Amino acid sequence: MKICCIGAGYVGGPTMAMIAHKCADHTVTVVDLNQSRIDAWNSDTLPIYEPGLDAVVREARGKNLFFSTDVDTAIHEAEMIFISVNTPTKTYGVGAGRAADLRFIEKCARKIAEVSQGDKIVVEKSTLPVRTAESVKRILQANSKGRKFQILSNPEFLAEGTAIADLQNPDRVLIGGEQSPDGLLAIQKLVDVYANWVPREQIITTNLWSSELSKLTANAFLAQRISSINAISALCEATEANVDEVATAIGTDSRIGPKFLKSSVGFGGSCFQKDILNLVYLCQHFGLPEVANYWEGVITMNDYQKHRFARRVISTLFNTVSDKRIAVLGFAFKKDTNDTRESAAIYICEDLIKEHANLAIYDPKVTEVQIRQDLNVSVENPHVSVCEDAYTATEGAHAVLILTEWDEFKTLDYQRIYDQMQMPAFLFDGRNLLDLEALNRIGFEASGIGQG
Ligand SMILES: NC(=O)C1=CN([C@@H]2O[C@H](COP(=O)(O)OP(=O)(O)OC[C@H]3O[C@@H](n4cnc5c(N)ncnc54)[C@H](O)[C@@H]3O)[C@@H](O)[C@H]2O)C=CC1
Ligand SMILES: O=C(O)[C@H]1O[C@H](OP(=O)(O)OP(=O)(O)OC[C@H]2O[C@@H](n3ccc(=O)[nH]c3=O)[C@H](O)[C@@H]2O)[C@H](O)[C@@H](O)[C@@H]1O
Repeated sequence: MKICCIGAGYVGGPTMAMIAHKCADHTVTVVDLNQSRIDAWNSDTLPIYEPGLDAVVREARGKNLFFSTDVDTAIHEAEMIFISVNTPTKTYGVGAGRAADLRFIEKCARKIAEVSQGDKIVVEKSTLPVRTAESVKRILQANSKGRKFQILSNPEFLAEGTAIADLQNPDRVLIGGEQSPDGLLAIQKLVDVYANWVPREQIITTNLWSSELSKLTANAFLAQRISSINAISALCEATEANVDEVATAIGTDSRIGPKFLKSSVGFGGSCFQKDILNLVYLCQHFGLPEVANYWEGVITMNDYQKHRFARRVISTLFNTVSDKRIAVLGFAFKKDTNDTRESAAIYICEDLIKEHANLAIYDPKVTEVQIRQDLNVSVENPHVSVCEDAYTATEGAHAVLILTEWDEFKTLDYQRIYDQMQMPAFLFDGRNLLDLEALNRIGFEASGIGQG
């Protein structure tokens, strides 16, 4: 079968690479309007950093995996078309700041309707508001000219930094479709693709709306756990309880489980916030204000956690960070990715820049261009420098902030760092990554999240 995927981003690229890698019989073409992104997918320097991705792409590219900007040809030739374009939060008009902006999805639907000559199975891979498939279907049917279109929902559950492992061995694959004979046939075709490597019992099939809503719900539940433990971290700081100990204690209850209980500077990433805002908007739209308010609390708590961290840095540094050098270690929203979308580091840096701090930022994978773009500062801005390594960033610093849990930060020579800092040397571990007692023995005034 010929498969096309529209959107060569963090989801489209790795997901299609895995399908090509696992299904030698299928030819997969990933298309995007962004020429430089496609060029990067065709080069030795892929546009995204993801452990294990290079090998999977290298193995399949040129054989049954292709990256192209020729959207029309790929759609025309494919029997199955995945839509994996971005669905950001709307920034204008009705629903601004909450609703999902579906203009890219609609453009894809119209393009498919325009270019297709035969029947197609259209698969929603992007995360979408529940009942979006209805709109996609109406656009396609209104322009069908006798062709038949089946719409499936196949949300993606991979997490960045572990995308290849998640794709290789997913907890489940979810496929929603119309419960008609044609719909069930289309579902079966997609089941057959995944069944090349995913055990059949882990491929869940549902109706379209359950599938669309399950994706928003999964992200809301995951984010809710982080906000819940972050809420408790504030109480721990007030009471000398230790949030990591509390997390371990509650996580051993098999009904709660240990995952996603790591207190932090707040969750980031391109999806949690946008998907919960979307859920909130949907609840308001359907006249469910109590449900909307309930989920909005997850975002409110996350905002509180990010700003609370910055406020604590400022108050600890004698209520002023003006003209003080602050080393920021980590800028990505989590380790093992170069993605900075909605990273807590952006908000914390912005809060400190407003207080006229001089930030020296280092991240192992995020480029200087990206950091400057996120903070909206040019190379001339005296308040932001981007450093080559952690030792340069911490030279002469009044404080060190750990904002991403990169493994390399665990093994830095903290004695060396301490020796080159201003005294008192403060360290704020926003990821509870380091051994605070060992740091305090060196002489640091070190503190973590939710630790008395
Ligand atoms: N990033 C993640 O870890 C996950 C994201 N998702 C969802 O997957 C979807 C895609 O997310 P990402 O891959 O992160 O986005 P992305 O922004 O990295 O990639 C989207 C790509 O689509 C392209 N595009 C937009 N409109 C197009 C059009 N009309 N024709 C051709 N190309 C077009 C853009 O140029 C861009 O390269 C979103 O709905 C997101 O919520 C779901 C699970 C995980
Ligand atoms: O829809 C999506 O985009 C994806 O969103 C998340 O994946 P991702 O955002 O890539 O990464 P996560 O591992 O979920 O981390 C999100 C944020 O939460 C933070 N986090 C995570 C776990 C935790 O215990 N504590 C915590 O603060 C991370 O540092 C990061 O900032 C989900 O985990 C994926 O299942 C989903 O497919």
